[in-house]
Amino acid sequence: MQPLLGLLMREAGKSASNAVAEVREAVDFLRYYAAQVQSTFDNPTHLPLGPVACISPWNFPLAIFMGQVAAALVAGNPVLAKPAEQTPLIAAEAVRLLWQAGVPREAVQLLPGQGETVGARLIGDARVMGVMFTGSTEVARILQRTVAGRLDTAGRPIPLIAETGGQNAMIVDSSALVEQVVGDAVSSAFDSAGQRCSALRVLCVQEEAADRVVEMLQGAMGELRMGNPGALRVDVGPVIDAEAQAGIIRHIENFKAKGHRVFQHPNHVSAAGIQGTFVPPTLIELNHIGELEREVFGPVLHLVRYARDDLDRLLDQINATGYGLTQGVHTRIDETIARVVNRAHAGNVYVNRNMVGAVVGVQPFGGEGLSGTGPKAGGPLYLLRLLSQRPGNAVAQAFEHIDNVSPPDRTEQQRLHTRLSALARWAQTAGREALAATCRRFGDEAQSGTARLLPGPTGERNTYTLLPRSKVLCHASQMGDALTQLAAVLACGGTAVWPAALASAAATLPQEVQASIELQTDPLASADPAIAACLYHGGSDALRALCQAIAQRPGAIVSVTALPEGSAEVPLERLVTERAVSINTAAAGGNASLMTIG
Ligand SMILES: NC(=O)c1ccc[n+]([C@@H]2O[C@H](COP(=O)([O-])OP(=O)(O)OC[C@H]3O[C@@H](n4cnc5c(N)ncnc54)[C@H](O)[C@@H]3O)[C@@H](O)[C@H]2O)c1
Ligand SMILES: N[C@@H](CCC=O)C(=O)O
Repeated sequence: MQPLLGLLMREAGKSASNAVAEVREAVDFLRYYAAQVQSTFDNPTHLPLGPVACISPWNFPLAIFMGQVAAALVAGNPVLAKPAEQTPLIAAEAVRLLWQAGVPREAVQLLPGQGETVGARLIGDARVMGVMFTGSTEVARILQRTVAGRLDTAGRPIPLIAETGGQNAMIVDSSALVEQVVGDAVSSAFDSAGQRCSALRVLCVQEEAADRVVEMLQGAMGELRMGNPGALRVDVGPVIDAEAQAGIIRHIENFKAKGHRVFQHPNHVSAAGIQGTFVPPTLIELNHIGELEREVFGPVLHLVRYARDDLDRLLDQINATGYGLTQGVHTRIDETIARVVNRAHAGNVYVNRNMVGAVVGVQPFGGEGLSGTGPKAGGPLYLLRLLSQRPGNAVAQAFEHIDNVSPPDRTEQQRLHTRLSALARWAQTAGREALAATCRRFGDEAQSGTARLLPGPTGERNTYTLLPRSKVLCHASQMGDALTQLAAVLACGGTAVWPAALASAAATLPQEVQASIELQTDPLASADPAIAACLYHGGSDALRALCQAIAQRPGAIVSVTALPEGSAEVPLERLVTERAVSINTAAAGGNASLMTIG
């Protein structure tokens, strides 16, 4: 333990408590993935992808590095691991520990070096059959373009799991307890010197409460101790390097120059001259969230005031950033919690608590839109993406241990399935027996619309919900395949985007099914941000061209799921998005649910 802590603190600038938490998270990943494989995988039915490249960032140089490598390995893949150039030593120690534990040297190899050279060469190698990436949204796009069109031996696109940045907001209404808001905002924004993808970037406070929140926040910021993280008393260490420091300071100076109110506590301003790449914790007031053009990866919190009647508009503005990683809400009004949670386009939502420190298996972690492709790290679906073949019941198996403890809530799923039932009835009447059977099977297999309680500590309620990816681009040259794709989309509750050439075929379907089809003249040219998945039936040449065209679209990374003509083996989990909601049930002065015990 001590050598790992020492490396994390010396190489990555982690505080002692962050270093301990990081070792714990790495161990959690190892145990979680190993347990899943031991209980649900079988060598003859669960086949690996082949060589997998794991590219990780410096900000969780042990936990994320180990999480990626462990997942790829337990799924049976040899791993080529490229750590961030800033943190090769801790990665080397992690690999040494894996070898020491008996992992064959050939199965996990370390390739330290620069992203633009070693990383790019690795991703460009045609032998790599899967890519796991955690890092910036910009680099993820480069990787997507590099691998677009590379197919595995079965002619399917190789998987790219990309977990990227965020523009994370916390909404605070006037009913929230200010003391609690401030504690949670400070830890969310400034822990790890703000160098977490999950970190709070924009605190949105109802105007009636804003002055009081700002006053208390400024006081709390002054209590943070900035300095060498080798000292146990230190809360905020340096940022990773001089380049990062210069970029963050430039951002702060730009906003100062534009006349925005910028606060840094005098204690920190005087300490900023100490040797090292420090940036004082900073609060910048904005007029509007749209003033932020990109993620600022450091200890900078932005604050927006909003009018009570403008909450919906604010939620739209947050969603319009295109990112969807974490979102927080502080309120004592249940209707507001429901309104914010239901409209959030974020992978991890936190209620009346801080919004960092997701725990493996409790708050499976990962975003949507510009924040990542999924599946969530430390969640039940992650390992399945690292297989080239798995049995039809693999998704159900992945949920078995959770469902054995408490069955899922399927209320929303029943509502989602009404259109699938309409298609099944139409297929039966039209004599399309195979399609009707496929609809029934998809209806049984689909998990979209289910909600599950995950284990967690008393005082916290953690739910994991599967929701439809809203629009699915559908490509098929045969009508039978187009209808199979439609059944898959309806089973998950989404909308199928069909080329306008299929307008007359769509018109023969029942009205309620037609309501889930959107006809577009040139869907590939569309920049529609709601397009979040793609289904393809057909041969390799057209598939390569499709993947390359999709990789040129602006916005989020869209994965293509390809099947041979006539196949109805659609992996339905690719058409859903995962949402983890963590609620501090003790926030309003106690855990009321405990009163129901006994
Ligand atoms: N969503 C998540 O789970 C998550 C977790 C941690 C960090 N992040 C994000 O990571 C970013 C910070 O990390 P970073 O600065 O290390 O990110 P980065 O994108 O600069 O680098 C990440 C990795 O990619 C490599 N790389 C860079 N260019 C490459 C190229 N052309 N080809 C192949 N590899 C290349 C780097 O060497 C590094 O190993 C932030 O945006 C943060 O939000 C996301
Ligand atoms: N999983 C971490 C963030 C990882 C990205 O930096 C958290 O939840 O705080």
